[in-house]
Amino acid sequence: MPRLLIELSNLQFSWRGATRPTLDIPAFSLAAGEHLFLHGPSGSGKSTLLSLLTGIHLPQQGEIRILGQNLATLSGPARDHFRADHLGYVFQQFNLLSYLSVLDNVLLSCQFSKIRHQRACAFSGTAKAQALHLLERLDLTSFLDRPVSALSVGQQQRVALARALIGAPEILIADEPTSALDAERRGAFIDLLFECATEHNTAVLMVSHDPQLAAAFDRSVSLASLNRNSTESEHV
Ligand SMILES: Nc1ncnc2c1ncn2[C@@H]1O[C@H](COP(=O)(O)OP(=O)(O)OP(=O)(O)O)[C@@H](O)[C@H]1O
Repeated sequence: MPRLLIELSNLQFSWRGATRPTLDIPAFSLAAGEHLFLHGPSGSGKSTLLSLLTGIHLPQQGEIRILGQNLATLSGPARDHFRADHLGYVFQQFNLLSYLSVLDNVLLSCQFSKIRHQRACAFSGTAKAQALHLLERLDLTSFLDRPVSALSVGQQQRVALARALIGAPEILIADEPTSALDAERRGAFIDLLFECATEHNTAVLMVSHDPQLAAAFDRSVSLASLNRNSTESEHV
């Protein structure tokens, strides 16, 4: 049995003021090294689920264990540290610091986490060497010193991926990372994401409303099949 990196049981989460829980999920898991695609229509709760898995919000009921750690038993700052140490994430808006260079954006992950810094050094000698290695793999070598604000959307997406993977976090979480790309570039980005994640032994959980992306993944799950509270009212 492969090790489970994410274990979720009997989870219920409601946004304040909501008349019913957004999420009511009896069970969900992600295994080490797995590439899992989670899809569902707009408004079905994909980003909400990611905010729970990353410890940004806590569920009102149920348990989330990441690498065996029950997130609810950690303080807010401890959850922030845990996230920085073990999770790489690429969001729709990339969350890059526009005034920093490409290289400095990638190195930020190692500044926030001693563990990620140590792993990058073990892998490549220095954190900078691993950043350069990833940026080369992602074809960004000629942009190292540019502010990210001067890059195209596709280039910024690749910077966000390098930042998420440096220091080999156990889990990469990606929320619609290809939403701004056309179909051809989308496929190339996913291929690159898998190559780099496999090289760093990082499991991938990607959410999207685009089920066409599912074919490239080991497993594809619809949020509606997990969530007892799914309705027909959401829109694709
Ligand atoms: N901060 C918030 N406060 C209150 N309600 C929220 C908040 N964020 C999301 N919701 C509600 O929770 C539900 C699920 O939203 P969520 O963003 O998780 O869906 P999604 O599947 O990620 O959608 P999309 O594909 O459009 O990003 C929606 O009804 C939304 O209005």
